[in-house]
Amino acid sequence: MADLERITSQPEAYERVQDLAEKGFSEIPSAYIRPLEERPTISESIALQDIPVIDLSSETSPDLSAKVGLACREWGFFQVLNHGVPLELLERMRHIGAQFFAMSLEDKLVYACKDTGSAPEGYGSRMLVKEEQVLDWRDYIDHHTLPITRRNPERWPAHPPEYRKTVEEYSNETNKLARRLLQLISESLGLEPSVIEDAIGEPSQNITINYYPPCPQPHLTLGLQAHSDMGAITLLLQDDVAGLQVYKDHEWFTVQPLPDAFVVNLGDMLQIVSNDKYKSVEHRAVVNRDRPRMSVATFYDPSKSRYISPASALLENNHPALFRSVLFGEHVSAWYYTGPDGKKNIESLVIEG
Ligand SMILES: O=C(O)CCC(=O)C(=O)O
Ligand SMILES: [Fe+2]
Repeated sequence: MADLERITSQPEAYERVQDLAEKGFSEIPSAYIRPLEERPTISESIALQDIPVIDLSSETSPDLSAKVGLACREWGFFQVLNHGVPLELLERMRHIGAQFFAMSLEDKLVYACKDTGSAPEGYGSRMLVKEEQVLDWRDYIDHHTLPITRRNPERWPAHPPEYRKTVEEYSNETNKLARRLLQLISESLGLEPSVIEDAIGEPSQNITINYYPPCPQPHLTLGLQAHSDMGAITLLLQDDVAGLQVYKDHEWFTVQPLPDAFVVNLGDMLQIVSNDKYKSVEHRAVVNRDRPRMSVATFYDPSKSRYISPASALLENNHPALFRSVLFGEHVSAWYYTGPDGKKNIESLVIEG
């Protein structure tokens, strides 16, 4: 008990949630307790409505882009099957993630995030940089994977032996899939297939393996606080434990894990490029008492030095630009250093009129 009091008053002494969870306390430290209005309702019931599932092998291009367009407009989230990323590579990626988090804390800390800036590479737990924050019930390991000049496999775990090769292969394959999806999304807006990719420029890709340990009080905390992703498009690989929730019509919907699928969601930069035709949707992760959960998020973003604005082909006299142009790096810093203030970060970029 004395130990728990020490944790409660000094949460920063415990840097990783997995280590804390493995100590087996029945109550979580106050630093992880969300304000009442942010606490999740944990229920076993399956949401009646689920996000769309799109089979990428089954349709010809115009039909497929129409389906993608509908999913983007209605949900901003969808799952894709037969996406072209080899299923055995998905398995290998899950395997290296599980092997990494099964190592001792000491062995994992060899790969700890070294810098304190936004989205540092390595093994960490805190998302925001600012001191005052409710902590997430999550640890992660982040990898900078594209462009190749940002890729330093020697900074990634050396165990298991196939770790680095697997991340490289996964980076290349998910990049192909992200590009294909951006082309379909572009077409669904009535644009040439390359318009969104051209607006984003050379992509900056990060791959984050998220690990959510079991939690004795899942109704008091969140694995990952509500947020929209900041870049263009995110591909999420889940395991078989549910936890991802999407906000729609003032309700949180749980995304049912589908084996072999990617969950696709649009980020803030896509909302800007599409001139608000498509939204970046808020989502969060809940945790549970019994089973750890792992997910792999692959972010396809502009480089931090890229300015993003609404695609000119979408602007006409009666469709003026709804967002001002933003330097992607500034958009990212605004979130990591100040955090959510009750509204989406992107709202500060809306042109009043
Ligand atoms: O783990 C999940 O289900 C969500 C992860 C996520 O939203 C993120 O990493 O941005
Ligand atoms: Fe996210």
